[in-house]
Amino acid sequence: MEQPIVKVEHLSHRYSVQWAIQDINFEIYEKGILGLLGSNGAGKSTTMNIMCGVLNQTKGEVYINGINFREDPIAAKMNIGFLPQKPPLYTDLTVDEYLAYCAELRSVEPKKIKSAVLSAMDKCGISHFSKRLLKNLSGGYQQRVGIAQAIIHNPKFVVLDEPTNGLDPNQILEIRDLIKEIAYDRSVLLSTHILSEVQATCDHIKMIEQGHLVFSGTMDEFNNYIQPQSLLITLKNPPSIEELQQIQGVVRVDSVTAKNFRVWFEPEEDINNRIVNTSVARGWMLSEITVERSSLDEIFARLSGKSKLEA
Ligand SMILES: Nc1ncnc2c1ncn2[C@@H]1O[C@H](COP(=O)(O)OP(=O)(O)OP(=O)(O)O)[C@@H](O)[C@H]1O
Repeated sequence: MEQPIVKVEHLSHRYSVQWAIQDINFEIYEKGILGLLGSNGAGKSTTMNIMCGVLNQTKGEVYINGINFREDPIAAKMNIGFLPQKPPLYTDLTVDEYLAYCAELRSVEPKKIKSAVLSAMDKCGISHFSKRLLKNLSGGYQQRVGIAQAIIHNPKFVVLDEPTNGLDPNQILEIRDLIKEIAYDRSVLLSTHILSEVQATCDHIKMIEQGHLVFSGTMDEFNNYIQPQSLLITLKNPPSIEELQQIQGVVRVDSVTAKNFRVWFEPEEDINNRIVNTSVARGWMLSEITVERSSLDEIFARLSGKSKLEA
């Protein structure tokens, strides 16, 4: 079987007496963007810091591209790029000086540094600012430089900690596009509090709450975590509420306006077809039917609650 890019086994960490994360297990095989979600203090930064070799775990193992971090941290780090929440920028350097310095720190061969810098600047759309001092760049461009330093050594796995924090709406869109581009040929782990960001960028989601992994799956699986239980329907020629309530599987019907109704149904029922067929048979003239899905906030809250129940 194919080797995972990242493998985390029974990962636990304790700061003095308190466990920050406990028995976290997952593997990442896919290229693309994986969102790491969790409330404040859930354990995201602890997990990311351990995965990037910034923090030494109390228990468990992290393998990057098959390399055990404890056994060979230098080789493991060659496969990782990291953009911490606060980009580590030396603002008195120009863009190309800074990136050349980062390439050196990342053990890029001296003769390949120039081409690595040119390629990272090109990917991140900052070539035209190569001679500009970092302190004279806007927040969005500084963030691009932060991303450029994370990919300067062409790692297989890139970790970005809240990369759009503090940016204006246009800059946020630009950085999201850039993240999608760099995730085309590598795995990117993105930590964020912003649920709309996850929805706009991520293919997979992991959620940590109170130090435990409470969800791991695709964006679609996350969206469908709470089974829909209501529909909104519009009937041009509506019957009485009692008649609607008699449809098999319907639990309750609320009138929203004279022609709009919210229909609550038993989970697992094929209610859509039943409503459409009954409407046609009885001449109710159904003009709209929409399943009401839970918002990301509701799903997030449900998963946070789950961790509290399990704690
Ligand atoms: N250096 C530290 N010493 C003691 N406790 C810490 C330390 N760093 C984090 N913690 C605690 O560990 C737990 C997990 O913190 P962590 O920073 O990993 O969470 P997080 O999900 O990244 O939160 P945020 O989104 O607020 O950054 C929290 O209870 C936090 O208070």
